[in-house]
Amino acid sequence: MSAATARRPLMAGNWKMNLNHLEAIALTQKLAFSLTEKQLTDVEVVVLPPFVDIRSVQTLVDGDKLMIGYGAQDLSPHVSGAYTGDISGGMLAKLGCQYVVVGHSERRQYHHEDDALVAAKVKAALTNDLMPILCVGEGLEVREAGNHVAHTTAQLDAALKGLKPDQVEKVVVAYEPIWAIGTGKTATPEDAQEVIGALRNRLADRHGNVADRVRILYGGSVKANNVASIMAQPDVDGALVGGASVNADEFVRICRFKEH
Ligand SMILES: O=C[C@H](O)COP(=O)(O)O
Repeated sequence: MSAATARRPLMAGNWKMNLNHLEAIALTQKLAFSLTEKQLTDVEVVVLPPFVDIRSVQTLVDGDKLMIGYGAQDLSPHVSGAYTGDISGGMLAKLGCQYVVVGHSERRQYHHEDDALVAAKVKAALTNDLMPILCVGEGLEVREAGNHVAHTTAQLDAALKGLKPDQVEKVVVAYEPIWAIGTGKTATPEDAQEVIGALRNRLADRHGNVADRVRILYGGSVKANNVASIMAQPDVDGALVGGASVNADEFVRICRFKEH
């Protein structure tokens, strides 16, 4: 199932723990300078800097009316209080963030985030009018056992449990096979389509027609030289890009995938 033409492609750059606020300004300026108004209309381009860079990116985007969106890499499930080191959805919304990554495999692995916490973070994002970029994906063992579709659809179900269709519509799903993240091993376009198609079918089963409007991204070693074949798949609506997103020239080429 697919109605890809109705879904605006989204290229989101997850900078992870890279670039200070001065480097963030330089990269954002270069993206805005290199991409034309038409390119930024055809494809939504979003940067996801570390928390400490967001104010600088906001100032630049607002001041120069840049057509680049931005968001954060994580949020607290709580509203406020004694949670040292955490950042709330309300704080991110106040900084003009539109998006927030939730459930990235690096958070699940290094910070032991489980499905219940990921679901709470999805709700916290939606409560604050932030669009969650919900990450799901299997490790190598799960893939080799042939359980990748069951694993990722279960993660999807857990994260979206209890949401109404109008809330599900605001969620962006990112399928990121863990074995392809930062490894240079990319899933084949067919691998990506298999899982992303299954995720869309699951959305349809559980949440109805909204499934055709939810954007589902692929992430994992996306580069300028492989993005076009991944984007050619009917259910793939964009990419969540890590390493290649902190290189302005490379990310610009990724955003121009239609011209490849
Ligand atoms: O969030 C992005 C993903 O983890 C992909 O990272 P990568 O492009 O460096 O493989």
